[in-house]
This record gives sequence, C-alpha cells and structure tokens, in this order.
Amino acid sequence: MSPTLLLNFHRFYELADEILEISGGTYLFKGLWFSNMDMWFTSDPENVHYITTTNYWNYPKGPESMQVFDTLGNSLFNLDFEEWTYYRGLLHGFFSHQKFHQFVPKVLVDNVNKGLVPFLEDVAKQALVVDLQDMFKRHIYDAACAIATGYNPKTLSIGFEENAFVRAMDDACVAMLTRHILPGRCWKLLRWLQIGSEKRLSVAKGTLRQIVTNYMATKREELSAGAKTKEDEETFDVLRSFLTINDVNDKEHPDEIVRDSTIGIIFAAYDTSSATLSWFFWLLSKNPHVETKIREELDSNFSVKEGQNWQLNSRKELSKLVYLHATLCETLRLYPPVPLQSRTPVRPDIFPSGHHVDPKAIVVLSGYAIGRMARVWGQDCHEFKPERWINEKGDLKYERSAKFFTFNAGPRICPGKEMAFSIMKAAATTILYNYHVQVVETRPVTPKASIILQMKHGLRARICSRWT
Ligand code: HEM
Repeated sequence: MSPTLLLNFHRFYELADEILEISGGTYLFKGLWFSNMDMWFTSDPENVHYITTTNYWNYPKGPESMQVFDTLGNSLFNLDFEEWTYYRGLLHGFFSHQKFHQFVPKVLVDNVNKGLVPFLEDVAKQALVVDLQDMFKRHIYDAACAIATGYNPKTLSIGFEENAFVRAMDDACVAMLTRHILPGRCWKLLRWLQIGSEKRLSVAKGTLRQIVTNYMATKREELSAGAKTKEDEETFDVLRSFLTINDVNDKEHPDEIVRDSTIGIIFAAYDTSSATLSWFFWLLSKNPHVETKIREELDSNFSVKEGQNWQLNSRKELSKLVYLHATLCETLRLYPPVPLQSRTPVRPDIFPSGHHVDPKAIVVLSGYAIGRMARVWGQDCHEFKPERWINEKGDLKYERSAKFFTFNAGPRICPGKEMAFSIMKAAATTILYNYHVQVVETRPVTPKASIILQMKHGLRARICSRWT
C-alpha cells in the first residue's frame, strides 16, 4: 500500500475518494517496493460494470481475499467459480422458498414490536441518552440471528450488556481493513507474533465460531426431537435449511460450510443495515425538512388515531413509502456500508478507461467514491437530496447498479437487498412515527477505519415519545 494511504489510515475512504475525483476515476496506488502490493482503485462506472458483469470471470475474489477475510471462512463472500455458483444457487433456493417468505416478515414484525418498541418506551420514559449505532446493531443483530439460526438472542436492553458476537465482529472488521493496508508479510508476521489487531482478530474468530457452533448443536438436537409446535413447523431459518437439505451428492454439508455460511449471513445483514440506519438518523438531524417530509408520507399512508402509537403489522405496508425509500437510497449513496470491494484479475486486461491491468495488482472498486463523484451524480453530488431518487410521476427512479454500487453489481449482487430495505424501513417507520430523535453530538461524527462504514464514536441521541 502506498505510504500516503498508510499515513492517512484514519481517513482512508475520504482520501481515496479525493484522489479518484482528481484522477478521473481510476488510479494506481503503487505499493511499497518490498510489498508486491500495487492496487488499481476505480470509481468509474464503466470499469465497475466491466469488472463485475461483462468480464466477471476474469475478476474473482482470489486466494489473497480468502486469507484477508478468513474470519468469514468458507462463506459465500470468499468463494469463487464453481463453489461460489453452487452455494449462491443454494442460498437463492432458501431465500426464494415460500416458507422463507412467510418466516422473514414474522421475524421482522416480532423483533420490532417485542424488541425495539419496549426498549424505546423505556428509554423515552427514563429520558435516557443512548448510542443509536449500538441500539441499531443490537436490534438488527437480533433479527439477523433469528433469520440465520431461528433463535432471537434478544440483545437489545437498557443495560446494553456485552454482546459477544457484535464485539467480535467489530474487532474483526478493523483487523480486516488493516490487512488490506499493510503488506501481506507484515500482517502475517503480526499474526504469527499474535500482537495488536491480529491478536484481537484471532480471539474474535474463535468467539464467532463458538457462538455459531453452539447454535448448530442446539438446532441438531431440536431437529432430531422433531417439530413440537406449529411455530417449529413454520420456522425456516438458513441454518435449519443447511442442516436438512443435503448437497448434490445427497451428503450433509460440511460443518465448516454451515458454520461459516451462518456467520456470513448474520454479518452481511446486521452490520450493513445498522450502519445505514445510524447515518440515516444523523443525516435527518442535519436535514429536518427531510424528516418532516417522511412524517407527512407516514401520516398520509397510515391511519392511526391521533395521539396513538403506530404498530408494524406486515412487511407489505412498508412498500408504499416512496419518499422513505428514496431517503434510504440517498443515505446508502453517500454512506455505503461496504465502501470498498476487491478483486484479483486472472489474466492481463484493459479496462474500458484504457488502463492496462496486471494480474499481480489487486483491483479495488470504491463504492464510497462512486457515490460522491460529480461526473456520476452531478455537481450537487455532496448534497443530501432524496428527491434525486424520485421521477416526475412520483415513483422511485431506477439507477443501474454500476452507478448505485452500494449493493454490488453483476452476478454477485447482494441477495439480501430487498430484505435489507424491509429491515431498515420497519425500524425507521416505527421510530419516526412514534418518537422524536434528538441527536446529541458530543464528539465529531466521522467514519471509523473498518471494512464496514460505521461511525467512529457512535451517535448519541435522546428519544422522546411524540404523543406524551
Ligand atoms: C444495507 C444493507 C446491505 C448492503 C448495503 C449490502 C451490500 C452488499 C455488498 C456490497 C455485497 C458484496 C460484498 C463483496 O462481495 O465483497 C453484499 C454481498 C452479500 N450480501 Fe449484502 N448488503 C446488505 C444487506 C444484506 C442482507 C440483509 C443480507 C441477507 C440476509 C445480505 C446478504 C449478502 C450475501 C449473502 C452476500 C454475498 C453474495 C455473494 O458473494 O454472492 N446482505 N452485500
């Protein structure tokens, strides 16, 4: 990695964005002479489309990525070629199963009404200041865990007790970004010596694996005992599917695949959606007119008696909320939870921008920079304007995924996009309809140096009921 980026580790994404804007969207960061680590950064949508879609097979994640992201082990994130095709198909099968379509909305509704709402009521009654980022992490972790394993750990409580999974994943995300930036030899030496972020990563990996291994053991016991209740019969979580549906050779899936896939799903769902909700509420605090417009939309869509709380009943009722959807898209454009993605070219190639790529270099696609480029989004690209997502007819405007790159593009596009919008809308609607959120900024709100774009110091806020 170049010395400039190394020295600016704390503002890694902003610096990469500035350099890409000046250089026209594609730039070669030369690695230190001993590091063998040249990196092509690009935020040019034509290159992004080419890499992720047109010439997709030349740009796998590669073996280096598997090493850097070893916390996610054999989950879909790290697989390539045939193995990826097989497990992507399997996940698609789970996600499109009729029972899964019934199970997920039930999880979402329960988690909001039995988890988030009682928590917010307590916070409002006690006039507490809470960290919204921590609150969203716990709330969405509970939902993600229920979807992935069938068990809701109910980690959202006023006491904010230690959440081992979330803590371990936070440590792992910081260490994984450090691995991107340090030459391979350096972080491998740190790993061997078991110091710094590498030491924390080893502990984190062990914790995550242990938590999910325990869920697997419990699930196996339950499955062998057979369904006891109607609820058991209706449950269709990812872990259950893995343990009950055999592979193409009619064999059980290897334990590591089941374990890592489960960790991968929880991570994919909770860290991304909770980061988005935190940025969303921070942006609303800076743009109160947007909050007013969302409230107007909620008022005109939901008929609730004056002075009473609105309660989420189904996922369907959220689909009418065009302006809320646009505001979430605008948040995701400016603060994509996965700001960078990397690929390793198999053969030498030439990008549509004319740059020659060597297989020795890593290709980095910067969703953070794409969302902030004037040549892509216009001169007002740094402004927070949900209206840019709505067309003249008042419908949502479609943007191609190489331009709105937040969910990736091409065959590896995020399979949880729809679910993510439902999770985020359910929480945002419940909060905005029933409560006032007053952000209390005691420290500057800046991104943390991590592979997920979280807030470095969290987001403290006071929450009051709108009706009392
Ligand atoms: C705001 C929320 C979300 C965002 C912005 C997001 C974004 C992304 C991105 C950028 C990738 C590609 C990452 C890479 O290849 O390096 C990805 C992959 C993935 N996402 Fe999401 N995601 C979100 C929510 C979810 C949810 C709720 C789920 C499912 C429960 C999910 C499941 C996955 C999976 C399984 C992959 C791996 C796909 C593959 O490699 O084929 N995501 N997501």
